[in-house]
Amino acid sequence: MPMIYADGCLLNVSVEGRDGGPTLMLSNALGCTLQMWEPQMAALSKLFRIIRYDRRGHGKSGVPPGPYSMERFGRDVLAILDDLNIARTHWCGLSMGGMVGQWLGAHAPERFDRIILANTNCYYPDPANWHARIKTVKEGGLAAIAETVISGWLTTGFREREPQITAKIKAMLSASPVEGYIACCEALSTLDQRELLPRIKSPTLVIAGRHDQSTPVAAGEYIRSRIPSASMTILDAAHISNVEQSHAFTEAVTGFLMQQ
Ligand SMILES: O=C(O)CC1=CCC(=O)O1
Repeated sequence: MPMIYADGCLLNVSVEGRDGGPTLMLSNALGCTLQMWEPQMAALSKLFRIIRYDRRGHGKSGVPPGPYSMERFGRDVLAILDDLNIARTHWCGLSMGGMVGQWLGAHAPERFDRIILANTNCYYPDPANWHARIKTVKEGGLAAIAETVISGWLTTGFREREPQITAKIKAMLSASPVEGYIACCEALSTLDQRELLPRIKSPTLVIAGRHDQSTPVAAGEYIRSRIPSASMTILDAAHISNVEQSHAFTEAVTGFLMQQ
Protein backbone atom coordinates (compact mmCIF):
# COMPACT_ATOMS: atom_id res chain seq x y z
CA MET A 1 0.00 0.00 0.00
CA PRO A 2 1.58 3.35 -0.92
CA MET A 3 1.78 6.10 1.68
CA ILE A 4 1.41 9.49 -0.04
CA TYR A 5 2.26 12.88 1.45
CA ALA A 6 -0.25 15.73 1.26
CA ASP A 7 0.45 18.96 3.07
CA GLY A 8 2.60 17.22 5.69
CA CYS A 9 0.12 14.37 6.27
CA LEU A 10 0.85 10.77 5.25
CA LEU A 11 -2.19 9.25 3.57
CA ASN A 12 -2.73 5.50 3.41
CA VAL A 13 -3.63 4.61 -0.19
CA SER A 14 -4.48 1.28 -1.81
CA VAL A 15 -4.32 0.59 -5.56
CA GLU A 16 -5.94 -2.65 -6.79
CA GLY A 17 -8.02 -4.06 -9.59
CA ARG A 18 -7.92 -4.17 -13.36
CA ASP A 19 -4.62 -2.97 -14.79
CA GLY A 20 -5.28 -0.53 -17.61
CA GLY A 21 -8.98 -0.34 -16.73
CA PRO A 22 -10.73 2.96 -16.06
CA THR A 23 -9.87 4.34 -12.62
CA LEU A 24 -12.46 4.56 -9.84
CA MET A 25 -11.65 6.30 -6.57
CA LEU A 26 -13.63 5.30 -3.45
CA SER A 27 -13.89 7.68 -0.50
CA ASN A 28 -14.91 6.69 3.03
CA ALA A 29 -17.53 7.94 5.50
CA LEU A 30 -16.81 9.60 8.83
CA GLY A 31 -15.44 7.01 11.27
CA CYS A 32 -14.82 4.43 8.52
CA THR A 33 -11.65 3.35 6.75
CA LEU A 34 -10.99 2.17 3.22
CA GLN A 35 -12.13 -1.26 4.49
CA MET A 36 -15.73 -0.07 4.30
CA TRP A 37 -15.63 -0.82 0.56
CA GLU A 38 -14.89 -4.57 0.98
CA PRO A 39 -18.43 -5.59 -0.12
CA GLN A 40 -17.82 -3.91 -3.50
CA MET A 41 -14.20 -4.91 -4.12
CA ALA A 42 -14.66 -8.32 -5.81
CA ALA A 43 -17.05 -6.98 -8.45
CA LEU A 44 -15.57 -3.53 -8.98
CA SER A 45 -11.94 -4.62 -9.19
CA LYS A 46 -12.77 -6.81 -12.22
CA LEU A 47 -13.84 -3.70 -14.12
CA PHE A 48 -11.82 -0.82 -12.68
CA ARG A 49 -8.46 0.13 -11.28
CA ILE A 50 -9.61 0.95 -7.76
CA ILE A 51 -7.96 3.63 -5.64
CA ARG A 52 -9.04 3.61 -1.99
CA TYR A 53 -7.59 5.76 0.77
CA ASP A 54 -8.08 6.62 4.43
CA ARG A 55 -9.07 10.30 4.73
CA ARG A 56 -6.72 12.24 7.04
CA GLY A 57 -7.73 11.60 10.63
CA HIS A 58 -8.84 8.05 9.77
CA GLY A 59 -7.45 4.52 9.63
CA LYS A 60 -3.74 4.29 8.89
CA SER A 61 -3.44 7.87 7.63
CA GLY A 62 -1.90 10.65 9.70
CA VAL A 63 -3.89 12.63 12.25
CA PRO A 64 -2.58 16.19 12.09
CA PRO A 65 -4.23 18.73 14.41
CA GLY A 66 -7.64 19.99 13.21
CA PRO A 67 -9.93 21.52 12.34
CA TYR A 68 -9.98 20.12 8.82
CA SER A 69 -12.00 21.42 5.84
CA MET A 70 -13.58 20.09 2.65
CA GLU A 71 -10.96 22.03 0.71
CA ARG A 72 -8.16 20.25 2.61
CA PHE A 73 -9.81 16.85 2.03
CA GLY A 74 -10.23 17.70 -1.66
CA ARG A 75 -6.62 18.81 -2.04
CA ASP A 76 -5.50 15.55 -0.38
CA VAL A 77 -7.31 13.65 -3.14
CA LEU A 78 -5.65 15.74 -5.86
CA ALA A 79 -2.25 15.04 -4.23
CA ILE A 80 -2.98 11.29 -4.40
CA LEU A 81 -3.98 11.52 -8.09
CA ASP A 82 -0.87 13.59 -8.90
CA ASP A 83 1.42 11.19 -7.04
CA LEU A 84 -0.06 8.19 -8.88
CA ASN A 85 0.05 10.04 -12.21
CA ILE A 86 -3.69 9.71 -12.74
CA ALA A 87 -5.10 12.44 -14.95
CA ARG A 88 -8.78 11.48 -14.66
CA THR A 89 -10.90 9.15 -12.55
CA HIS A 90 -14.45 8.23 -11.67
CA TRP A 91 -15.42 9.04 -8.06
CA CYS A 92 -17.65 7.25 -5.57
CA GLY A 93 -17.87 8.72 -2.08
CA LEU A 94 -20.29 7.89 0.70
CA SER A 95 -21.36 10.44 3.32
CA MET A 96 -18.21 12.56 3.97
CA GLY A 97 -16.80 10.92 0.84
CA GLY A 98 -19.74 12.39 -1.06
CA MET A 99 -19.08 15.83 0.43
CA VAL A 100 -15.47 15.69 -0.73
CA GLY A 101 -16.77 14.57 -4.13
CA GLN A 102 -18.93 17.72 -4.35
CA TRP A 103 -15.91 19.91 -3.61
CA LEU A 104 -13.82 18.10 -6.22
CA GLY A 105 -16.53 18.10 -8.89
CA ALA A 106 -16.82 21.87 -8.54
CA HIS A 107 -13.12 22.76 -8.13
CA ALA A 108 -11.32 20.17 -10.27
CA PRO A 109 -13.81 19.13 -12.96
CA GLU A 110 -11.01 18.27 -15.40
CA ARG A 111 -9.94 15.36 -13.13
CA PHE A 112 -13.34 13.61 -12.80
CA ASP A 113 -15.39 11.65 -15.32
CA ARG A 114 -18.49 10.35 -13.54
CA ILE A 115 -19.29 11.14 -9.92
CA ILE A 116 -21.32 9.11 -7.41
CA LEU A 117 -22.48 10.90 -4.26
CA ALA A 118 -23.97 8.37 -1.84
CA ASN A 119 -25.83 9.02 1.42
CA THR A 120 -24.54 12.53 1.66
CA ASN A 121 -25.40 16.12 2.40
CA CYS A 122 -24.21 19.54 1.27
CA TYR A 123 -25.30 21.63 4.27
CA TYR A 124 -26.13 21.28 7.96
CA PRO A 125 -28.34 24.24 8.97
CA ASP A 126 -27.83 23.58 12.70
CA PRO A 127 -24.28 22.74 13.86
CA ALA A 128 -25.55 21.94 17.41
CA ASN A 129 -25.69 18.17 16.79
CA TRP A 130 -22.05 18.15 15.67
CA HIS A 131 -21.01 20.27 18.65
CA ALA A 132 -22.80 17.87 21.01
CA ARG A 133 -21.13 14.89 19.35
CA ILE A 134 -17.69 16.54 19.63
CA LYS A 135 -18.29 17.12 23.36
CA THR A 136 -19.37 13.51 23.94
CA VAL A 137 -16.36 12.11 22.07
CA LYS A 138 -13.97 14.45 23.89
CA GLU A 139 -15.33 13.18 27.21
CA GLY A 140 -15.86 9.50 26.47
CA GLY A 141 -14.07 8.59 23.25
CA LEU A 142 -15.71 6.81 20.32
CA ALA A 143 -17.18 4.19 22.67
CA ALA A 144 -19.54 6.87 24.00
CA ILE A 145 -21.28 7.29 20.63
CA ALA A 146 -20.68 3.94 18.90
CA GLU A 147 -24.06 2.32 19.66
CA THR A 148 -26.06 5.40 18.65
CA VAL A 149 -24.07 5.97 15.48
CA ILE A 150 -24.34 2.32 14.41
CA SER A 151 -28.11 2.42 14.89
CA GLY A 152 -28.16 5.26 12.35
CA TRP A 153 -25.81 3.49 9.95
CA LEU A 154 -27.67 0.16 9.66
CA THR A 155 -31.38 -0.60 10.06
CA THR A 156 -32.58 -2.68 13.03
CA GLY A 157 -33.53 -5.48 10.65
CA PHE A 158 -30.05 -5.62 9.14
CA ARG A 159 -28.36 -5.50 12.55
CA GLU A 160 -30.49 -8.44 13.72
CA ARG A 161 -29.91 -10.45 10.51
CA GLU A 162 -26.18 -9.72 10.24
CA PRO A 163 -24.66 -9.47 13.74
CA GLN A 164 -21.14 -10.31 12.51
CA ILE A 165 -21.07 -7.64 9.83
CA THR A 166 -22.56 -5.19 12.34
CA ALA A 167 -19.84 -6.03 14.89
CA LYS A 168 -17.15 -5.51 12.25
CA ILE A 169 -18.51 -2.09 11.30
CA LYS A 170 -18.80 -1.11 14.95
CA ALA A 171 -15.18 -2.19 15.57
CA MET A 172 -14.06 -0.04 12.62
CA LEU A 173 -15.87 3.00 14.05
CA SER A 174 -14.61 2.37 17.59
CA ALA A 175 -11.00 2.17 16.36
CA SER A 176 -11.21 5.63 14.75
CA PRO A 177 -8.58 8.04 16.12
CA VAL A 178 -10.38 10.40 18.53
CA GLU A 179 -8.51 13.55 17.43
CA GLY A 180 -9.15 12.81 13.77
CA TYR A 181 -12.82 12.09 14.36
CA ILE A 182 -13.29 15.36 16.24
CA ALA A 183 -11.45 17.35 13.57
CA CYS A 184 -13.75 15.86 10.91
CA CYS A 185 -16.87 16.68 12.98
CA GLU A 186 -15.60 20.27 13.19
CA ALA A 187 -15.42 20.37 9.37
CA LEU A 188 -18.98 19.00 9.18
CA SER A 189 -20.29 21.58 11.65
CA THR A 190 -19.52 24.38 9.18
CA LEU A 191 -20.40 22.52 5.97
CA ASP A 192 -22.22 24.57 3.37
CA GLN A 193 -21.59 23.54 -0.24
CA ARG A 194 -24.97 24.58 -1.66
CA GLU A 195 -23.35 27.14 -3.97
CA LEU A 196 -20.96 24.54 -5.40
CA LEU A 197 -23.58 22.12 -6.71
CA PRO A 198 -24.52 23.90 -9.99
CA ARG A 199 -20.79 24.02 -10.84
CA ILE A 200 -20.57 20.20 -10.97
CA LYS A 201 -20.74 19.41 -14.67
CA SER A 202 -19.84 15.70 -14.60
CA PRO A 203 -22.63 13.16 -15.01
CA THR A 204 -23.56 12.45 -11.38
CA LEU A 205 -25.48 9.71 -9.62
CA VAL A 206 -26.92 10.49 -6.19
CA ILE A 207 -27.63 7.41 -4.05
CA ALA A 208 -29.84 7.75 -0.98
CA GLY A 209 -31.05 5.31 1.66
CA ARG A 210 -34.79 5.14 2.28
CA HIS A 211 -34.14 4.69 6.04
CA ASP A 212 -31.19 7.08 6.34
CA GLN A 213 -31.90 9.69 9.00
CA SER A 214 -28.40 11.28 9.01
CA THR A 215 -28.45 12.22 5.35
CA PRO A 216 -32.09 11.67 4.42
CA VAL A 217 -33.59 11.17 0.97
CA ALA A 218 -34.56 14.88 0.98
CA ALA A 219 -30.87 15.86 1.31
CA GLY A 220 -30.02 13.63 -1.67
CA GLU A 221 -32.96 15.01 -3.64
CA TYR A 222 -31.76 18.57 -2.98
CA ILE A 223 -28.29 17.68 -4.29
CA ARG A 224 -29.77 15.95 -7.35
CA SER A 225 -31.94 18.94 -8.15
CA ARG A 226 -29.00 21.41 -8.10
CA ILE A 227 -26.50 19.41 -10.20
CA PRO A 228 -27.28 19.86 -13.91
CA SER A 229 -26.76 16.23 -15.05
CA ALA A 230 -27.64 14.27 -11.98
CA SER A 231 -29.92 11.29 -11.48
CA MET A 232 -30.92 9.53 -8.28
CA THR A 233 -31.36 6.00 -6.97
CA ILE A 234 -32.96 5.16 -3.62
CA LEU A 235 -31.90 1.96 -1.85
CA ASP A 236 -33.68 0.08 0.93
CA ALA A 237 -31.00 0.94 3.50
CA ALA A 238 -29.98 3.31 6.28
CA HIS A 239 -26.78 5.39 6.10
CA ILE A 240 -24.05 2.91 5.17
CA SER A 241 -25.98 1.68 2.15
CA ASN A 242 -23.00 0.02 0.45
CA VAL A 243 -22.88 -2.46 3.36
CA GLU A 244 -26.60 -2.86 3.99
CA GLN A 245 -27.57 -3.25 0.31
CA SER A 246 -24.19 -4.31 -1.00
CA HIS A 247 -25.39 -5.96 -4.24
CA ALA A 248 -27.87 -3.22 -5.14
CA PHE A 249 -25.22 -0.58 -4.37
CA THR A 250 -22.61 -2.32 -6.55
CA GLU A 251 -25.14 -2.70 -9.37
CA ALA A 252 -26.07 0.99 -9.16
CA VAL A 253 -22.38 1.94 -9.34
CA THR A 254 -21.47 -0.36 -12.24
CA GLY A 255 -24.68 0.44 -14.15
CA PHE A 256 -23.97 4.16 -13.91
CA LEU A 257 -20.24 4.00 -14.64
CA MET A 258 -20.51 1.54 -17.55
CA GLN A 259 -23.42 3.24 -19.30
CA GLN A 260 -22.53 4.65 -22.74
O1 LIG B 1 -21.75 9.21 11.23
C1 LIG B 1 -22.88 9.62 11.16
O2 LIG B 1 -23.60 9.68 12.17
C2 LIG B 1 -23.49 10.10 9.89
C3 LIG B 1 -22.63 10.92 9.07
C4 LIG B 1 -22.82 12.15 8.64
C5 LIG B 1 -21.74 12.59 7.84
C6 LIG B 1 -20.94 11.39 7.78
O3 LIG B 1 -19.91 11.17 7.16
O4 LIG B 1 -21.50 10.43 8.57
